[in-house]
Amino acid sequence: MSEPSAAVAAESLTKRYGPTTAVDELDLSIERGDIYGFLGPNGAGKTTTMRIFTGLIEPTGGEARVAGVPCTDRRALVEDIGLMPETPPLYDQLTGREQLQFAADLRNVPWETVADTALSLCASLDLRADLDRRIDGYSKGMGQKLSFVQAVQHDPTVVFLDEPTSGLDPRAAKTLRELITDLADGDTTVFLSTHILPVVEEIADVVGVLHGGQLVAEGSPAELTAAAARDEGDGADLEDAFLALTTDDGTAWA
Ligand SMILES: Nc1ncnc2c1ncn2[C@@H]1O[C@H](COP(=O)(O)OP(=O)(O)OP(=O)(O)O)[C@@H](O)[C@H]1O
Repeated sequence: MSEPSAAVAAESLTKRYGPTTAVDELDLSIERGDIYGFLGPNGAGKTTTMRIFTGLIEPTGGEARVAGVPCTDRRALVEDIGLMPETPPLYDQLTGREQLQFAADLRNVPWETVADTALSLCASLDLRADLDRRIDGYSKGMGQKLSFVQAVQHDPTVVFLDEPTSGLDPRAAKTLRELITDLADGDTTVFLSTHILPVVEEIADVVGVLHGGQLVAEGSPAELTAAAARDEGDGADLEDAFLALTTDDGTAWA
């Protein structure tokens, strides 16, 4: 791969489902400690890309690596990554605490080594008092919070977050944004896929816009906004940039 030091890297990454090309010769390189906002319209290929990076599916072509580890080697990858998918992967019959212990077990990490981090994150998210309740009694937002904690409690090199703030109340969403920023300050790379553009505008270091399985633009939120302002005039924001980049007339600023 061209940049071996990158935390997340893809080269000519391709995924086809029958006649549908979900990810199309994607090249990507994300530096360690960056928050990378991954944007794109419905069906652009974001989830497919994240599923390849986290070893859940194999690409049709090209290569993907996280922390230098080929993403097809899921066993080697598991300690380096955390994943918070859009639908929380939780077991209803467990308590919150048991779920977090189970997640640590899956990574062969002793619970004792992650418990302080996990409990402190739960306290920040106002979830600590609910940890001994069964998950089937949790609200949607409580499930989202627990899913976040289990994705990051083992201090992964890269964490993949799919719509992490959806379903959270404004206070919890603000706390989560702060926790994400703290993770990056601690040198964790954050791959953040969301349709909530103000979140990306606020916390992302770099934004990549995917359209039709291809990266059509990449830059800081300010750079993408400035590019939109050249077309739309002053007052343009990331939403204007997104709308201009994801029309089907082929506009691309990459
Ligand atoms: N298992 C699958 N089988 C067939 N086609 C699939 C499968 N998964 C995804 N696709 C197709 O691949 C393309 C990309 O889908 P993907 O879920 O990656 O998009 P997305 O950017 O995450 O969209 P959204 O914002 O709606 O979640 C779509 O055309 C979708 O229909």
